[in-house]
Amino acid sequence: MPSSPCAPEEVRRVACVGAGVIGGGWVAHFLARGYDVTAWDPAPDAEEKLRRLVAAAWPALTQIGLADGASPDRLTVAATVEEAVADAQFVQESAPEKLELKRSLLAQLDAAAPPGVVIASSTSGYPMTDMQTEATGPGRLVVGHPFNPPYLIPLVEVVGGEKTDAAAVEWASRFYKVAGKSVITMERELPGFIANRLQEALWREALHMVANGEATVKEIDDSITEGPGLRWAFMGPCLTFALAGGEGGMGHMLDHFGPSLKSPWTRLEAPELDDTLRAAMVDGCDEAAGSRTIAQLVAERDQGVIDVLRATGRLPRQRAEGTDAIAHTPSTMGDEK
Ligand SMILES: NC(=O)C1=CN([C@@H]2O[C@H](COP(=O)(O)OP(=O)(O)OC[C@H]3O[C@@H](n4cnc5c(N)ncnc54)[C@H](O)[C@@H]3O)[C@@H](O)[C@H]2O)C=CC1
Ligand SMILES: C[N+](C)(C)CC(=O)CC(=O)[O-]
Repeated sequence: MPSSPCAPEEVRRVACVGAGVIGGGWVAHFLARGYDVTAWDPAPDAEEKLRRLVAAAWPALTQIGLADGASPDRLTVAATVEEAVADAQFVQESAPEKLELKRSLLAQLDAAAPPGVVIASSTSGYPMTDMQTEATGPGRLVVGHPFNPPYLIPLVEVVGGEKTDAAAVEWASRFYKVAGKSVITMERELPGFIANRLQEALWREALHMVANGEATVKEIDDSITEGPGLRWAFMGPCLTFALAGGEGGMGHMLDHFGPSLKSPWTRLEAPELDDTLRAAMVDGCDEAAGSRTIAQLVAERDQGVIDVLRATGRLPRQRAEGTDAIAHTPSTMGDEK
């Protein structure tokens, strides 16, 4: 791959190819961040739908803060894919999730985009190795997997394929950060990346339960929005479960509940909980906790749940700040277990 024509901080013009739910969301995000955006989508009504999506997103984007000069007027809709990427400094592809389509479109984008410009695919799960097979310049092709809607959900998972240059992965990761995203740069390819692999496990179980009449759609949704989902908005599943071990943290949690992994709770195969996996989980949680004690993490989690309940209208908002803040002390923490 020729070196990138500009640094991530210098990018002013972005091309979005495919302008449906995700491509349109990306357009709104980049516009709100003050970029000039050129979009292309083959659907006859694509421009009208795209402008509607951007207009609908704009109040939320205004509320969270626009970059200087940001405007929906800085969107241009191109007549051809070649025109869309002709002077782009970054390209985001968001075409339908069909492998053959991705392969030929990425090859087309590689042929048309200026040399060295990084091209990212929004794919939900295809490894780039499988998508870059037809491109003559596969070194600049990366995955940049967003979450819906990309203009509000911060995460982008970035990963290259076997033929992707490490420099392209690094450039894309830096660019997304400059563009206001929260980035996980993956060192190796994994179908579904990290978040969708987790989401799919949950999803597969949900579908098993519905298919077998074991739970309704509402029960499944309520089980998350009234339960673990409240915690996941601010604390991931590993650290959350470390707190299930009380003062013993993840170590005690694994010793106590490890055998449940072998219970027939899921229809997925459980991993072997050997010493290596146990150590990796304990160490990972210790690292994530940093200098925070279990008691401090409990207080943080509890306050976070209150904030989410308030933000989602399930707690009154009128109380003065601080009147119901929960301040766990090490002694109250000790009483819990
Ligand atoms: N919908 C979601 O929640 C998420 C989707 N993604 C990924 O984003 C990509 C797009 O998905 P959606 O926006 O949901 O699909 P969508 O169906 O809403 O939009 C796809 C768009 O691509 C256009 N299109 C069709 N053929 C094309 C071509 N040859 N070149 C360019 N555009 C073409 C369609 O006209 C349509 O507007 C997929 O790779 C998907 O896996 C990623 C994260 C979340
Ligand atoms: C449903 N989906 C697999 C396309 C979802 C994603 O890829 C990410 C998201 O927005 O949850």
